[in-house]
Amino acid sequence: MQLAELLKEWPCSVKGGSIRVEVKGIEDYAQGVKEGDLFVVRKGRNSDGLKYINIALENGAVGVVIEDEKQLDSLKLSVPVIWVPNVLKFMSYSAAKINRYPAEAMQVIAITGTNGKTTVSHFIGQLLYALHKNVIVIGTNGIYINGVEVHLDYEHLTTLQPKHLHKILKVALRKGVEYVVLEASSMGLSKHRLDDCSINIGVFLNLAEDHIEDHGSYEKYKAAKQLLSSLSEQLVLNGDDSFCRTVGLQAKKKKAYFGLGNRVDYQLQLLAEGLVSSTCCLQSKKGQKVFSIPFVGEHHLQNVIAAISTVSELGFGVEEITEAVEKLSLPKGRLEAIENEMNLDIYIDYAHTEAALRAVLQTLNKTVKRNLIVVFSCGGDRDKHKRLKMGAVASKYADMIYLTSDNPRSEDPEQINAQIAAGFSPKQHYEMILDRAKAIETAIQNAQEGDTILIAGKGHETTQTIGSAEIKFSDSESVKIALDKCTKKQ
Ligand SMILES: CC(=O)N[C@H]1[C@@H](OP(=O)(O)OP(=O)(O)OC[C@H]2O[C@@H](n3ccc(=O)[nH]c3=O)[C@H](O)[C@@H]2O)O[C@H](CO)[C@@H](O)[C@@H]1O[C@H](C)C(=O)N[C@@H](C)C(=O)N[C@H](CCC(=O)O)C(=O)O
Ligand SMILES: Nc1ncnc2c1ncn2[C@@H]1O[C@H](COP(=O)(O)OP(=O)(O)OP(=O)(O)O)[C@@H](O)[C@H]1O
Repeated sequence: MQLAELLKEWPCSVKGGSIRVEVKGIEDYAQGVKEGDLFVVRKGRNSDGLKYINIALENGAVGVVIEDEKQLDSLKLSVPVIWVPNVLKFMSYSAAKINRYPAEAMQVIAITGTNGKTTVSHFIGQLLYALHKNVIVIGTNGIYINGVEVHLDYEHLTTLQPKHLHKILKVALRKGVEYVVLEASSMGLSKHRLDDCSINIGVFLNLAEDHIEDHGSYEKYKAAKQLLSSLSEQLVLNGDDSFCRTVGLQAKKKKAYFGLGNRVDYQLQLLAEGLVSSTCCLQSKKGQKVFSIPFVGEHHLQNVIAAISTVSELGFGVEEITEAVEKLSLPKGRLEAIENEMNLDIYIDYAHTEAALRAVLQTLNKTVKRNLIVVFSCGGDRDKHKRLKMGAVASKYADMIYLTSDNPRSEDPEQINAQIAAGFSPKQHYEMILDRAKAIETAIQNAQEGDTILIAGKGHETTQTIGSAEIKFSDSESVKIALDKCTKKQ
C-alpha cells in the first residue's frame, strides 16, 4: 500500500522524503524492521525509540512516525517523518489497513475480566468448533486454530500487538477461519491494541483488584477494562458482577446478561453436583434445558454460562450448544490433574489472584478426601496488596501450606512469603522452601494417600523469573520428576 494511501484518513503532518513509496508493514522495534516498513518512534518505560532510528533506516524503513511534534523540525532524514497525535492508535489503524482489515470479514469476540479470560475463550472456541465452525483463539496460552496450537514467532502477550494480530488474522482468514476469540487484557485495551478489530461481541466476566501498579490505580485499571465496551458492537455481561452491571447500564447498545443469580437473560442453576461433573438447568429467552457440565465449582459454572450466552448471542441454538458443553475441557494449566500411582489428587492451577485462589480452593474443598495441601507464592515487583489477602484465603482452606517462589523478579522471595504468611491464621501449618521444584517434591513426599495437593500460580507457564534471569521451569514437569523420585523410593 502506498504511504499516501495509508495516511489519507488519519490526522498527520509529513516532512521530507516522498509519500509515493510502498509500505509493507509497521514496526516499533528497530531491530525488527524489514525493507518497506514504517518505523514508529515510541517512548517506553525502559527506552526511547528515537535512539534506534538509524538501525531502523539501515534495515530499510521507508518512513519514521513520531508523536512529539518538535521532532518534525529536528529530525533530518532521507525518508518522510510523519507526525501523528498518538502512535499507539496509529499502529493499530495502520496494521489493520495494511492487512486489509481481516477482522471485518470474521465474527470477532473479545473477552475481558480479571479472572477466567483464557478459560472462557477456550470454551467459546471449543463450542464453535463443535458447531462445525472454523475458529481462532488468541490469548495467554497462545494461538489455537480449531483447538490445535499454532507456533508462530511473535512477542507472546495476552493481547497481541496490532502489528502481529492483523497479520495473523489475515492468514487465518485465508485458511477459512470465520470466528476470532480474543483475550482483551487491560494493558492491551489501554495501549489501543484492539482498536481496529471490529469487535462484534465484547464479553465482560468480572472485576477484582489486580495489575494496580501497571495502571497506576484501581480506577485506571477499571477504566482500561471498560474501553472494551466502546469498541464492541454488542455486549455480553456477567449480571452477578457489579462492575459488569455498571458497564451494561452505561452502554447504549445491544446487550445480554448471564449469571447464576436472578435478573439475567441466561441463568444457570445448579441442580446436582457430583465428584467431577455438575447437572445444571439453563433458563433463557430460548427456553429451558437440563444438561451436564464436566466440572464442579462455581467459577466453572460462571465460565460455562459466559461461553454459552456468547455463542447463543452469535445465533446458535441452545440445544446444540448444551450438547457441546458436555464435552468441554479446561485449557492447559487450569485445574490440570496430574495422574499418579500414589493415590494423591494433584492439581496445577494458574490461580494468582485472591479471587482465583478462593475459587479453586472452594472447588477442591468440595472433593478433598483427606488433607488439602497448597504450594504457592506471589510474583515480585507487582500487586503487593494481594499477598496478605492470598495468605488469608489459602489459610482458610489449607491444612498445610508450602510457601515457595513464583517469579520473584527483583524482590527477595523470603520477604514476599513473609507478607503472605502475615495473612495466615495463628494455627496454620506451613513451611518455606524457596526452590519451587524442591517445594513441590517435599509436598508430594510428605503427602499421604487421599490427600489433595494444589500447586498454584504458574499454571501453563514454562519459565521462572528470578532477578532479571528467566529460567526454564514448569510445574507439571517438576511434579512428574517428583513423582518419579517418590515412586522409586517406595
Ligand atoms: C508495559 C508495556 O506495555 N510494555 C511494552 C512496551 O515496553 P516499553 O514501552 O517499556 O518499551 P521500551 O522497552 O521502553 O522501548 C521503547 C521503544 O524503543 C524500542 N526499542 C527498544 C529497545 C531496542 O533495542 N530497540 C527498540 O527499537 C521499543 O520497541 C519501543 O518501541 O513495549 C514493548 C515493545 O513493544 C513491549 O514488549 C512491552 O510489553 C511487555 C513485554 C509486557 O510484558 N507487557 C505486559 C505488561 C502486558 O502487556 N501484559 C498484558 C497482560 C496483562 C494482563 O494480564 O492484564 C498482555 O496483554 O500481555
Ligand atoms: N470465573 C472465575 N472467577 C474466579 N476465578 C477464576 C475464574 N475462572 C478461572 N479462575 C481462576 O483463575 C485462574 C486463571 O484463569 P484464566 O487463565 O482463565 O484467567 P485469565 O483472566 O485469563 O488470567 P490472566 O489474566 O492472569 O491471564 C484459573 O486457574 C482459576 O484458578
